[in-house]
Amino acid sequence: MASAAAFLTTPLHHLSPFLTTTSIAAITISAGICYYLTAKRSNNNKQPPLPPEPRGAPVLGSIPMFLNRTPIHRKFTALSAEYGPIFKVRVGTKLYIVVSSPDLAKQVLRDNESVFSSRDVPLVVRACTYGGLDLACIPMGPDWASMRKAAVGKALSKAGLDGCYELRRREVVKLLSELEVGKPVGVFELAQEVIWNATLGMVWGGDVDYEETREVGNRMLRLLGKPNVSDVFPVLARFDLQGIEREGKEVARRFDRTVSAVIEKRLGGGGEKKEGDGVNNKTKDLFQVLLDSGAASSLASMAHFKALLQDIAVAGNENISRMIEWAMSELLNSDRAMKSVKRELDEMVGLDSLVEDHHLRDLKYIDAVIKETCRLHLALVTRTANQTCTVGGFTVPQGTEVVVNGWAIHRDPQFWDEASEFRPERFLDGGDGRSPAFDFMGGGSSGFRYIPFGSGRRGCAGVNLAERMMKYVLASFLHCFEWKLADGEGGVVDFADEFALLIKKKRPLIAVPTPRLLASARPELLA
Ligand code: HEM
Repeated sequence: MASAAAFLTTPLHHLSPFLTTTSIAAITISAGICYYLTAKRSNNNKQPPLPPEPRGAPVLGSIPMFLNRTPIHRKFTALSAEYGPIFKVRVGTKLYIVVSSPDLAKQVLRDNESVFSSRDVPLVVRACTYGGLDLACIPMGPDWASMRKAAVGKALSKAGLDGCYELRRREVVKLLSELEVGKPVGVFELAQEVIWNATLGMVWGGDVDYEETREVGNRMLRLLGKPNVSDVFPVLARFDLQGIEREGKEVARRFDRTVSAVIEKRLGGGGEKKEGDGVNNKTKDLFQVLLDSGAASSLASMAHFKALLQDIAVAGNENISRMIEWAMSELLNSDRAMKSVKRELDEMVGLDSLVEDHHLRDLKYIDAVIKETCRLHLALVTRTANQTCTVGGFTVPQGTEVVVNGWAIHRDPQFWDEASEFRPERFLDGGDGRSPAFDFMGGGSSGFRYIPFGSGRRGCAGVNLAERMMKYVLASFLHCFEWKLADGEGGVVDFADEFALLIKKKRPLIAVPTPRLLASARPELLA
């Protein structure tokens, strides 16, 4: 997911900007042929029927529904209210089946895990990830297994993440100390810079040019969120009409120069490790963990190693930063929840100290804030069927992209009390989230009504890191500073959202930080 994120969501959101009259005509023909062939095939084989389809123009089928700008997660949710928890939409030559209930999510992500074990890879993702070698693109098999083991079992294991705490702490404290108090700041931009530096610190110690890597990473993320007509009309792909693939290749080359330079330095320069490399007695960066544990040498090629490093460095950045912005928005909108957060920080950390890794396990309310934010603001998980199968009594033909609409499931009043309300308490003991058995991955007592990180063997490989980073950075923001909405925000948080790569706020949250810690705790921040 350099972008796992891009293909974990769906290229469907690419549609609306392209649907001109001419393209509608082209789609009409292919949709008509496609419909005829699929219907004929399913009749011949006496398979269960295909799922229902929203009524549209006679041959255009589902296409007109993409002509307005309603974000795709909301559109799908409205359609499931009308057509039921499983329905299909056709787009160009592609068939999408959308499921929106915990039971159907379980059928896709667990019961038929081997059928739904791959993903459709958009062209720009392929261009950015060594030809699609990263962990989220690569088909399940021995190469995927050794990458997954290196990531989850080594670099992102508890030991791996404990060992690089100092490296992320150093970056977070540095940026917070540089924050201009009393001035409005874009919370997403701030979070993104903090997450970039902390992640680059953890992965490569001090060995990369932060500015260059951040710029390349941000360009990559922007590209991944851009609609690409080539994905929707493969026949146009070789023209790369918008130049997205070309730009993807260019940023990929720049990223590769950075990774290659670190590899050359660590492996080519005699291999002597210095503190600047992110290695000392207590601290080891994740690059070095992968080398020293033998995980790097178990990978199929150097390109796989580079793609894995890219995964760890880039994959979670946008997701984590967006979640922090949403969490801050929810808290600025809820005095009650904000008071509970501050009370917990005062008791567990104290105003004379910075938040540290060892505090995190005691910050139960902030944990609940994060879980509740993920419930309300995460969206879609997509997988591709590698063979024809049955889900919910309907046929899912081979090659179909199945979209699990986590956004609808997370907000379904059948499964959640006051489903649209921000109520972190539901994730505390006794709440309807029934913590602590309730985990992030669909399991425990969740019964697939909570799947912000997907589920199963292809579930998020970075969940441990994501959880720690969201908690550490959010707690540090809230402990070090008091926050209020900037003037000009009208005194209320705007919760309008849109979908591009992820669910994002339509209007960025702009807030003003002022100091909160006692003077005795501030020297480190002020140093
Ligand atoms: C808030 C942060 C994050 C969210 C919400 C998130 C969400 C997801 C989701 C929904 C999936 C698809 C799961 C499925 O298909 O069942 C996924 C997969 C993945 N994520 Fe994350 N993720 C986050 C952070 C991260 C981080 C920090 C990393 C890397 C360190 C990461 C690496 C990956 C990878 C490599 C995959 C593909 C795994 C595979 O196919 O084997 N993610 N993530």
